[in-house]
Amino acid sequence: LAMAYLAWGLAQRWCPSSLQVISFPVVQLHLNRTAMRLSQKDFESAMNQVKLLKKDPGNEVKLKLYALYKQATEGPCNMPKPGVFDLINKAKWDAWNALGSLPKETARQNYVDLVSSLSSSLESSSQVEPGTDRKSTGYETLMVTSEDGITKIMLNRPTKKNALNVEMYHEIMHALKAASKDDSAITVLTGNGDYYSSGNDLTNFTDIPPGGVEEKAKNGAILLREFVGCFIDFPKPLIAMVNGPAVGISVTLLGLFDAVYASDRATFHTPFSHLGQSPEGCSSYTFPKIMSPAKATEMLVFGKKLTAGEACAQGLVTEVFPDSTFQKEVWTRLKAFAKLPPNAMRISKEIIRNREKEKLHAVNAEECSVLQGRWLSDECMNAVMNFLSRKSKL
Ligand SMILES: CCCCCC/C=C/C(=O)SCCNC(=O)CCNC(=O)[C@H](O)C(C)(C)COP(=O)(O)OP(=O)(O)OC[C@H]1O[C@@H](n2cnc3c(N)ncnc32)[C@H](O)[C@@H]1OP(=O)(O)O
Repeated sequence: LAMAYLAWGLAQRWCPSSLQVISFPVVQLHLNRTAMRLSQKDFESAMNQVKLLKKDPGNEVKLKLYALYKQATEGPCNMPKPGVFDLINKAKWDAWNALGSLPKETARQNYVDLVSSLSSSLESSSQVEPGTDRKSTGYETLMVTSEDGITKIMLNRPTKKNALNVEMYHEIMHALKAASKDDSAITVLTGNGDYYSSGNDLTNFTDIPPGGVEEKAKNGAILLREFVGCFIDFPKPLIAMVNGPAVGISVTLLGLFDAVYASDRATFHTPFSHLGQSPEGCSSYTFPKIMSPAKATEMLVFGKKLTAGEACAQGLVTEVFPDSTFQKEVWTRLKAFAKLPPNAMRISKEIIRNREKEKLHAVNAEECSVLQGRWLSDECMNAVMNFLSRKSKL
């Protein structure tokens, strides 16, 4: 978990006292939990990266950068409010003042995250392949692109059926954080190849740290809680394009998406009891609400696999498309959604999600704590060993 790598090109400087960005960088900030513990050095690096930006990110983003910079360095807004006709200074004051009492440390982190997202979504022409609009490189397990107001996060381990290894958990969190701040209106998660995802990579259980299996289980629970938390808190419409079979955590998370479009090839399988495990992704709360407690029990306790049609009938899937037209039909629809006013969509999502947020975080914490115990059980260890020794498959 301790691996972080930063790859970037450096250039000119964002000057917080004006509203001008001079030029753009080639930067891909690749974070994991360790790297997210922000130092002053990271903050200074981010300030340098801003100087490299070659495309103007627009006034709204520049105001955000200005406000976060001021908050991070001086704390809450301490300037007298400019007059109404002093338009530029008034806009800057408003942006800074809107941050209220946000702690300096959080402002520094948000500044670094914002610069990182700008860097990955607005790359320099030297990194962009001809004909490729805003393709983000630097991810090992994902393909992330941003085009037509849509950020697409594609799980990209097709030879492993897009199983989520530890690196992929970190990269998805990073991609979601970047997408929440980029200029796209909606975000889409999908899979490369024939599977959407086969769920947790069972080899995640094999690399035992010096503290033994207890430490492994504890670290897993911390990672899982943080990971699911990113889905609970994601502020823009989040849409799943389920291109093929989905297993385990890739299914449970669907209850936290705002829409789920599925190919008729997709299946939905949560074999937690078979694996000696228990539900996560807030599914112990969302599934009974979405599909009735009894139907949720069939899936989460008895491991019943649903077809796309069944999942749609039970409300987990929004709509099913024939596989032959799935990509074309869904992308046409998503492009139309992405043209809707983004702030209105954000606010509408916020009002729906806010009512549930506290509850969802509490459920997430409880599920992770229960799972931490399950991972140490003989039932779970045997199931994982059986899969890894090729004795069993779902
Ligand atoms: C931080 C921890 C958080 C944990 C969160 C809790 C999450 C829980 C879950 O998600 S539970 C669900 C776990 N998933 C599984 O149990 C699926 C296991 N995989 C299978 O049963 C099968 O691979 C299959 C049915 C998905 C596909 O079968 P098939 O079409 O026959 O393909 P292969 O089995 O040959 O798969 C190709 C290749 O991929 C490897 N692979 C597939 N899925 C996983 C996986 N989940 N974990 C590890 N590896 C996986 C498979 O071993 C093959 O590898 P190989 O080519 O042999 O090297």
